[in-house]
Amino acid sequence: MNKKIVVALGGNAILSDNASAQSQQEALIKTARQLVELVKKGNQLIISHGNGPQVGNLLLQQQAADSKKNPAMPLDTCVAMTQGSIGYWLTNAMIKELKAAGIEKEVVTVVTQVLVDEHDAAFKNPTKPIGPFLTKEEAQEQMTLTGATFKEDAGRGWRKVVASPQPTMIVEYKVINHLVEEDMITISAGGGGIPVVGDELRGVEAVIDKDYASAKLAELVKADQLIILTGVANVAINFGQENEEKLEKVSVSELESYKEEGHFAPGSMLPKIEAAIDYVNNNPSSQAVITSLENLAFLGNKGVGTIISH
Ligand SMILES: Nc1ncnc2c1ncn2[C@@H]1O[C@H](COP(=O)(O)OP(=O)(O)O)[C@@H](O)[C@H]1O
Ligand SMILES: NC(=O)OP(=O)(O)O
Repeated sequence: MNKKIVVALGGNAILSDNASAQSQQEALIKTARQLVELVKKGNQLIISHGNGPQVGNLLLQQQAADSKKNPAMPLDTCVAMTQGSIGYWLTNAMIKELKAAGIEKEVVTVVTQVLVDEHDAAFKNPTKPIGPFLTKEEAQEQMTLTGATFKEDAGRGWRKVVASPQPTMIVEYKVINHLVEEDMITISAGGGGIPVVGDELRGVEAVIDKDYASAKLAELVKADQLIILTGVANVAINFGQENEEKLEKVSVSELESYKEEGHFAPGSMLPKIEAAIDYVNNNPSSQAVITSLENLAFLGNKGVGTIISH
């Protein structure tokens, strides 16, 4: 087969209810086992991942900082730190599972910076949910105490929200492409990438959506396919209602119409839909797939996943 595939890992591929390092490493072993199924079929993997829960937790840990001896780290640095920790866990998990499958391949994590526009309107309107889910009362208390913004996240609880500008360029994409051409498995653009601006690559306080960053990466490395793994097997219209309908094969124009009709929740499914549309529009011969980790090994079978193409 030998397709070049960007696979974006959603939250549940890394973290369930337990945010301990051990628990996340265990989740990533299971994830790596599924990803190796794609490698067995001869595909070249370019892996990216989210960091919403992890970067939010790390920011909370910064509250224990002391301005002189142990200063708090800014958000761009926290994104870099989560790229490092998740990249370390996932690299090791991939090495272990490749070895178990008898496949000899190098795996490497690339600390990735992503350019954004410093005048992006997103800096004035925080929308990206990060960290733990709170009740409305807990969120209101935090808003009063810290001045941070909290919003309700797709019916699942209240979360802190931060600015999430659009990625305009992946700084290290040529390095990533070079590693892929050398037949290595890369993990990059973690947590959407470290948001930077200008020629001097100055870090800014934001968390880029990993779905948009993965679509940009897939476009730049000329991937054949973008696979977005999340908590559901298929995208649905009328999601969660009695007349819910799972989407299997869908064209960009059909998806645009469903989007206009408001079928996709902002902060959860909407970024994946927009990323898929952008990727397919920029690479008309390619396809984007949105599905669950469990379905990965069955891709290509009828009805498995939502497949978006022209
Ligand atoms: N129209 C829809 N179809 C399917 N799932 C939807 C839809 N709208 C919202 N969702 C929810 O969005 C979730 C994916 O968003 P999220 O969990 O934030 O992403 P991630 O997997 O990247 O962490 C799905 O698991 C599902 O619960
Ligand atoms: N950065 C990012 O989009 O993370 P999540 O996918 O975990 O929300």
